[in-house]
Amino acid sequence: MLLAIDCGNTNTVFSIWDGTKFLATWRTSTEQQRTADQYYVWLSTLMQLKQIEARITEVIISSTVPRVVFNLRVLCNRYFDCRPLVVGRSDCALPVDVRVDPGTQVGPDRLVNTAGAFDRYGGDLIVVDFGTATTFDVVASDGAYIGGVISPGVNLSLEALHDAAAALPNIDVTRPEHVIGTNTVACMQSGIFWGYVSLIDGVLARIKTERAREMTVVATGGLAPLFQQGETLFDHFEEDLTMHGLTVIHRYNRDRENT
Ligand SMILES: Nc1ncnc2c1ncn2[C@@H]1O[C@H](COP(=O)(O)OP(=O)(O)OP(=O)(O)O)[C@@H](O)[C@H]1O
Ligand SMILES: CC(C)(CO)[C@@H](O)C(=O)NCCC(=O)O
Ligand SMILES: [K+]
Repeated sequence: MLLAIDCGNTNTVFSIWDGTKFLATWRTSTEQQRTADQYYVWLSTLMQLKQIEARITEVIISSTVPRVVFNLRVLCNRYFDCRPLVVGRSDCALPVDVRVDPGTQVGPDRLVNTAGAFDRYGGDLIVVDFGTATTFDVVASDGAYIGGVISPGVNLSLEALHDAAAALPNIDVTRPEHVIGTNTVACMQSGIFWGYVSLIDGVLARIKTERAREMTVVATGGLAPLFQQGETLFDHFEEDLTMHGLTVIHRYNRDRENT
């Protein structure tokens, strides 16, 4: 059984893949101090609660936080008796090319999204991921990652407003009916919601113009459905895109090993 781990700057997601479907998915906050033993206690408790008796024999990791990889490796060695595949390391092959400036360390989550979206839809694509950052990954017709856009994430922008301005409260993002707010919270909600709708709309249009071709837009991340509501920003929403990409990359490496 495969354990796929997607470690973002805010949250870390663990999923168990039985070769055809995900048996379970669990989320925890990303913390650099968490030890292998802590991960194992947490994970094995959840597996017991869900009565999953799967024996984990393989692990694949994507981490945008380099420091957590060490303890995740220890987890694999100590408790699953295996060496994990780590996306972005030289011993983890990618099914898609990466065509960017030399020396660029593309975020592994973006490479995983590229592999996952290309597997489901083929090229040309734009993947929009609403994580800690809002990223746009541009995928060529052959599946190559050819660059993209990094913007501050929605929740990060809200936190920044609250932290920088004494009179601005801490709020959650929601979709306001009107653009013109008539109180402080409504003004902030408008700035974030309609501001991001315009950002997404504008960036997608500019990418398509720059590429001068039709492109399919795939969105992922917790906030994507909120932004899709009533709008037609994306062609598809894939809740599990990053996890799917991890299984694609894992299968690609296993098949290479066997040939
Ligand atoms: N309506 C909502 N308002 C605020 N947050 C939401 C809403 N719907 C979903 N979310 C949040 O979206 C998050 C899921 O986001 P996702 O996994 O895409 O990225 P992340 O974990 O925030 O970032 P990263 O992957 O970079 O660590 C969850 O933490 C959830 O709280
Ligand atoms: C942009 C984030 C933070 C999004 O998770 C991550 O993909 C990352 O740390 N990227 C490194 C820089 C790059 O992708 O070019
Ligand atoms: K993510």
